[in-house]
Amino acid sequence: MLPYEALEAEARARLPEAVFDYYAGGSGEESTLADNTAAWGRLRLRPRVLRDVSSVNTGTELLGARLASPVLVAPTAFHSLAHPEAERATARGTREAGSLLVLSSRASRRVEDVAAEAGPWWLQVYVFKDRGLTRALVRRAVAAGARALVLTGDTPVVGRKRRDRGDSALGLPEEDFLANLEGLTRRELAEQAPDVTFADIDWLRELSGLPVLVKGVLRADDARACLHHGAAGLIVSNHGGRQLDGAVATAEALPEVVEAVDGRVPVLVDGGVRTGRDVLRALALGARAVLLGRPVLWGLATGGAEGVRRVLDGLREDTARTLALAGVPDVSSVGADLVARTLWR
Ligand SMILES: Cc1cc2nc3c(=O)[nH]c(=O)nc-3n(C[C@H](O)[C@H](O)[C@H](O)COP(=O)(O)O)c2cc1C
Ligand SMILES: CCCCCCC(=O)C(=O)O
Repeated sequence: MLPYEALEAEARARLPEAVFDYYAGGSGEESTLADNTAAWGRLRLRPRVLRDVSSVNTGTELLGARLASPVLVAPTAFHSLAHPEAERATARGTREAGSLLVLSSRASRRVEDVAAEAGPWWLQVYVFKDRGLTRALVRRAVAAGARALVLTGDTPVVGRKRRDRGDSALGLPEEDFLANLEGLTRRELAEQAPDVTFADIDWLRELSGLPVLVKGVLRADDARACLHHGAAGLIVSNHGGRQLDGAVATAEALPEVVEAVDGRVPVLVDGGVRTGRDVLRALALGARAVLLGRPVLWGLATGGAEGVRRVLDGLREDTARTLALAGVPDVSSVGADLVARTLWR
């Protein structure tokens, strides 16, 4: 993978300005967006020495899926803005890299068409004001082979982005906006439900028969409530700094959630993860895996499926080298000793 900054610069040169800003931007003053990356960088590492790392294994298992590395693709909306093959290309590149795709409810291609290109994939669920839209989408995803649902809990309303130029500047065709919202003809009817609650975890479990993870958890009390409602996993996330600006960086929220969960379900994290060092830091703080948002969009914009594969392969290789440098032969041997707690807590 190109260094992240170079990849982002290449994507910026290729994309219309309004699209780049939609993807890259955050809400409010973009303080959480900036802090997500900075917070990983503040964590100092404590490498082990004189360990045999002649063979380093980044492979892992997550809710029954075998993965080439603990790096997944985060759900992001509207991939047709980045590439004409849209989520189909993302799915193919992700499969070729041995990773797992979390497909957005706001995808710009139909779930059935994306599933045809995908390896293991989960559906990210937005609960819409019209719950019938969500119900229909979940049923189609189950039929198309989704292995889990990811309920996003941080978007009862959509955060205001300072770089937003309005819908029309993006040039997103109506059929791409509504690709998975059966029967809808107008985008205004596809509003987020502001009354989404923990009870929706139960609803989605019963509706789908699938494991339901919750994305957007930043606090111990919320983590415990999700588990009480049968969540099969949690994703520590602040939506890449796009929802409540000023929200805590995910690297800072992760230890609190990991402690509350106490090993009962896997805890994942996203937001500002850009390097193998960040992956190691996340695992050392107790995450089972990380998710990548914007880097995958830049890969898609610069090289379609191949670009997505390059980003994921590049991060896997960087993770392998980082593990070797830290004296760790495989992902399951990562422990809390690898980060300097004195600087952290
Ligand atoms: C352009 C864009 C669109 C997104 N769309 C969704 C979405 O549809 N559903 C969702 O749960 N999260 C969405 N997210 C948040 C990502 O899933 C993820 O939490 C975030 O991008 C991770 O941070 P990173 O981009 O710094 O890696 C979106 C993020 C971006 C940048
Ligand atoms: C009607 C706008 C939907 C925004 C949802 C996509 C998203 O989560 C994000 O852009 O962030």
